[in-house]
Amino acid sequence: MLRLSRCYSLASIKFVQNQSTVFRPEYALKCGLEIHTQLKTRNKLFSQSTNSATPLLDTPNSHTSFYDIALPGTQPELNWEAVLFAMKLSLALDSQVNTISQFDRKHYFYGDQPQGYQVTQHYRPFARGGKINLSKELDGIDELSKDISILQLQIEQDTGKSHYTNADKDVVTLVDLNRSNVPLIELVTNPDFSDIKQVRAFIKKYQNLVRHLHISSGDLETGAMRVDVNLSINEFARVELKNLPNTSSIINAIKYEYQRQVGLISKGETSSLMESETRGWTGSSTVKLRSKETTIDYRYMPDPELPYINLAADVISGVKGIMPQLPDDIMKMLMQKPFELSLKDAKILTYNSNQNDMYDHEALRSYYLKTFHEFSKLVDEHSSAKLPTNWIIHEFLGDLNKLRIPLSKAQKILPPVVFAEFLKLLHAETISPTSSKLLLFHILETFKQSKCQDLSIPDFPRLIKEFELHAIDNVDSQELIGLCNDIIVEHTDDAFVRNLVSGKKKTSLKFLIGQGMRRSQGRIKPSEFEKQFKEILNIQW
Ligand SMILES: Nc1ncnc2c1ncn2[C@@H]1O[C@H](COP(=O)(O)OP(=O)(O)OP(=O)(O)O)[C@@H](O)[C@H]1O
Ligand SMILES: [Mg+2]
Ligand SMILES: [Mg+2]
Repeated sequence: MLRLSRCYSLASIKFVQNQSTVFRPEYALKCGLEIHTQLKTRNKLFSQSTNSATPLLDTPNSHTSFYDIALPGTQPELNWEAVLFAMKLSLALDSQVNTISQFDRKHYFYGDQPQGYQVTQHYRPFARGGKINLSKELDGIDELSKDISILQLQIEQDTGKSHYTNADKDVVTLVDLNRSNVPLIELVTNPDFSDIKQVRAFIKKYQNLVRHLHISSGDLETGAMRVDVNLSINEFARVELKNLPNTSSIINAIKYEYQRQVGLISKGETSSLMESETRGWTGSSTVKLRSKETTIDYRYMPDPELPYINLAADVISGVKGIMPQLPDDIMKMLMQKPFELSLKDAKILTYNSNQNDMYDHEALRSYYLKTFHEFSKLVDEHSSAKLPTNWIIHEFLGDLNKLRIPLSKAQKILPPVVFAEFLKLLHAETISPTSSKLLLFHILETFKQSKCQDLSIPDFPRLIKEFELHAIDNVDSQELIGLCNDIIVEHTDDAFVRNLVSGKKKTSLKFLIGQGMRRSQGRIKPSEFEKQFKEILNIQW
């Protein structure tokens, strides 16, 4: 049984979490990232074991083969699906895929690494170069545009996981090898980041990219994506920060480490910043794990059991041919004519937040585009582009979330062509927006009550008649005057009317119109109410 002591003691330095960090130009921040991403291939990198989506939650050591536990005599066999995934990512990043790359052994001893080495690509990585572009418009960084360049991209295997338990006051290490030999890509950026906004935007963008390509869940919380930060100030040596489980840890660790180094530099105590060191994040501070003198000598050597990855040029061009449209291009398309979506709405259709299990962004985008197309066939003008956006992204999705109906099911009774019909009724003002909301919710609620089994397509004209939802075109003026008078009596006093009529509080008119909409259940248009209230109260503005 392995006995290991704790890696480091907790917070020796106090850190106030909310303390605001000032980034000063005389202390120029420089950051580079190393990101490990687990690939969601069906099998592991060099064995036939299942590559579980939740290796650390499953029964320990249930996804293991003889190779994964390093039984002597077992040999690796490369999983080409991992190579395909690496190629997709490289092409999306505009990296140069090396036609020949090679696996190396990185030696170190640890309980959850029974081979005694990790197979990685040290000397001849899978791809080099490439970039992710960040922009003010799409990513909210301060600069108009900034490229973060990629140094290299390598394929490697993940390690197992150690669990520490206390037995007889000693720390006992239990080893779970479910994660051992899960394929990883290590992406290494150049130290191009000069502020925190860029780091945050890059992580988000990269995470979305791997989800978009369907090569990884990209989740930081489960460890499917793990980020190490390298940071330096001015020309001092880099410090590598590890143990950063989520975005807030990454951001807080950078802030803390920046302040720590600025503190040392401003006091002239720079000896510790002359050589690179590795530090861990405790949740509130960074603490030293190892310095240059104690750097592990990994004794890298080419793996004699694994041949080169030798890619024919037509393989690379073939994969280029099956690449999907990339997120930035999709965003730009959605924000231009004819769709003209806001940044926020375009992101809803492009970024997979993984927080909403009622739809995935691709299915939603396809639904939106098809509905938009059908709707354009029914109405001529493009002035109505906002209708599909508002009604799909806001109303429809809101209802699906409220009623917990997956989009895939709702689509069966409201396919794009039917949703377009519904939008046409709104566009023609056959029903008011308020009535439409009620109608849409009613349709979905009834569907839910049938346990999503009744797949009949809604008959809009019949429903509108049944629930008397027809917008009233020729409002009975006596009825309207009566309604407005009632509202004035019930909801206003002298001061209210004085301030409204004088124009001191114009918003009060909106309040009265709102009451009118509520009383008429949205069947009388707001403009009719506005006209009538102005007439009764003699409002001149
Ligand atoms: N002066 C610097 N300031 C900040 N970051 C730097 C600086 N120089 C290099 N870096 C960053 O350090 C990282 C180096 O990563 P790389 O994987 O090449 O080596 P490593 O950290 O020594 O190896 P390992 O993979 O074993 O951790 C890169 O992200 C790079 O951008
Ligand atoms: Mg590295
Ligand atoms: Mg490193």
